[in-house]
Amino acid sequence: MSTLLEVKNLSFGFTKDKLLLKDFNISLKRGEIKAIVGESGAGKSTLFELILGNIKPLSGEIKVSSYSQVFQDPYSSFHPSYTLLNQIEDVALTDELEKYLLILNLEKSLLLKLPHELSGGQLQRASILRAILMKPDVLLLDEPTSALDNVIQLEVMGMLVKHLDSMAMLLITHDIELARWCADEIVKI
Ligand SMILES: Nc1ncnc2c1ncn2[C@@H]1O[C@H](COP(=O)(O)OP(=O)(O)OP(=O)(O)O)[C@@H](O)[C@H]1O
Repeated sequence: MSTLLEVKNLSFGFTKDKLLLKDFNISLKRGEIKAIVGESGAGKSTLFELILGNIKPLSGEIKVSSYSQVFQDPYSSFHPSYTLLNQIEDVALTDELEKYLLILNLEKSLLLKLPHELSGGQLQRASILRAILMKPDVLLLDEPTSALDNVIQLEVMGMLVKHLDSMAMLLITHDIELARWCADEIVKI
């Protein structure tokens, strides 16, 4: 099985006297899902920033194939002045788009709206839609279902688990039950 994400001996801190990550290791193979859990402020989102290359590690190595990400705040994923369709059509094939709209329980007409015209939960699902249509090797999910109620949350994660065995997923969540339910391994930071 090919390794799509490899993080080796990663250390990082915003200040030298307090390391958030110390010799941290994680790897993901195709089809694997790992959940990152930990207290607020432990460094979960910082790990994603490091993987994305937005900040540089103090030491260690990060290798990642193509990726797309779903943020905690879906409003930050979309440009406020363009319709959702404008922002996803370049990555979408029609029949695939229809399939995922159905699975994510999103009305097609919503795509003609501006981001602020959708509810937080609808926009969160639209942001998952856009991320998976990019067909990344690695999907980075930072609390991707926090704006959804429990039932829809499980439905959405279930859909991801069932349909996305061609990619690997790294999921940040506060919800230990959700992590146990969908992840192959739970990694505490
Ligand atoms: N740009 C920054 N400069 C300095 N400190 C930062 C910066 N970004 C985050 N931090 C600090 O680093 C720590 C880890 O933040 P991070 O957002 O990674 O935590 P988290 O585990 O994702 O938390 P939460 O579960 O609340 O989202 C926090 O103490 C935070 O205040």
